Amino acid sequence: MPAATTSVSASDVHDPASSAYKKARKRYLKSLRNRNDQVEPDWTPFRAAEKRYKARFPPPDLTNVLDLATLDASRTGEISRGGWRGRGDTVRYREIDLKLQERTSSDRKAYVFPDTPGLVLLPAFIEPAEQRRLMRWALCEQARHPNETNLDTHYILPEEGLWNKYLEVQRGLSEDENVQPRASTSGAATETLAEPPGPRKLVANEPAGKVNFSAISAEPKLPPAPSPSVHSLPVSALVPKLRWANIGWSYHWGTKQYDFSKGKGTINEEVKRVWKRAVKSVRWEEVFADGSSGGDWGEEAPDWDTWNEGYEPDAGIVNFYQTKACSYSPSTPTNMVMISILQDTLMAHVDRSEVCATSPLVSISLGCAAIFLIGGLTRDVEPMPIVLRSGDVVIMSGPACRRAYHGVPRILEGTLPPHFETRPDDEQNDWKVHEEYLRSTRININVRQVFPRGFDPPREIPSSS
Ligand SMILES: O=C(O)CCC(=O)C(=O)O
Ligand SMILES: [Fe+2]
Repeated sequence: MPAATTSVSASDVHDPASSAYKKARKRYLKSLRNRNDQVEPDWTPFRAAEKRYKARFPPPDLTNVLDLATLDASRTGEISRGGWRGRGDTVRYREIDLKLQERTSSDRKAYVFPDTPGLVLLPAFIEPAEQRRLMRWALCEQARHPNETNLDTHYILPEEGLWNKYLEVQRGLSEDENVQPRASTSGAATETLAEPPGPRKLVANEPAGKVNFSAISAEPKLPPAPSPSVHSLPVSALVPKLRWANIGWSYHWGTKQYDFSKGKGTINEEVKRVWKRAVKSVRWEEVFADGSSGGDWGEEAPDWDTWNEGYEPDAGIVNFYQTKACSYSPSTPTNMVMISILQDTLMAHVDRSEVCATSPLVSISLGCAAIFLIGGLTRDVEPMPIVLRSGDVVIMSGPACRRAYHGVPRILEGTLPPHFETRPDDEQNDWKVHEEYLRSTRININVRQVFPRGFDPPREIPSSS
């Protein structure tokens, strides 16, 4: 098994005698000079947890973080990467057997949490070969035209997709050409409705539902304006700026609602199969066994007994998180922002744009590990911190869990599992380029079902333009 090339320096940050530790300490002491301690008493428990796990120095202590991989001897190699290790016994949970017939390794389990009803964890549910396929699919097929990405608003991306173009550059088949901005840099500033490059920003939106569906659909959804301050950049410099790619129904970031007038993008069949397999493998009668789902299921009775057959994913997002700033050289103001020591995170939010507020949202982690926080209906509920590793599946279902605040405050550096490393049979297939990218990346594929079973959206969905 080849040795990891970056995990050494990442794990050094835990060793007080190492230069990585000393450097981080120096940076930390410098940052204290500008610290405003006054804000601390105002932090909600969710905010305080985000701050705790974001800290660069000292590196956050994971002894209170649930890490179910520590219970699985076959994942020892993965856990040793980067020196990040949580514990298997930090919270109350119940283990339930998977229903799936086709699984060969019968030791895989589902975990449910009495304090967060509807949350289901399926550690290592996705086999390594499938993780590799999904990772390729996310970059080569999903993050390209006609699917929208965060970069489309501001740049005229290569028709074949940014990642496919990058592979050509790496193979020496194409120049590392500049990608042109959409807006003219000399033009007058226009109002920017789109997210600027950088971490995703999430605003509170009105929860969607059957009652307000027509009103929300009719709300104007203006196309975002390209930023006039964006400059042309080579393909290789844009790749680390990729933050998300849309799946299925088109999500409108300005209103934080779906724009149904754009029609539904197709969802890859393999992705659908994997997501349905995850939902079908859960014994839902055991998840909601004691009748306490922690909330109101709305007009209908609880419908978890239909999920095994009726779950039909139709929308979602691929999130790309970078653990480190990119290192390209042009020093325009936009690039300066990117060269900060900050890494990508996802702040506390609730996904409430789906008309169906209870059906499973299935989320798969690939690449580097992360700390995932899940709390309750407000930020005042102390969140549960969980290490999510590559191949882990999180299902958020039922009224309490689907409306729970959650977020990703930290990607754990140096945690790329051994099965993503280039093997001799990968020589011909560009895997090395994928491996290099993944060393500092976490990919999350997050898929939902927008409409509840039996809900017939009007055939003519009002046009938003
Ligand atoms: O990256 C993750 O694990 C969570 C992503 C998420 O919550 C979202 O996309 O809404
Ligand atoms: Fe979310």
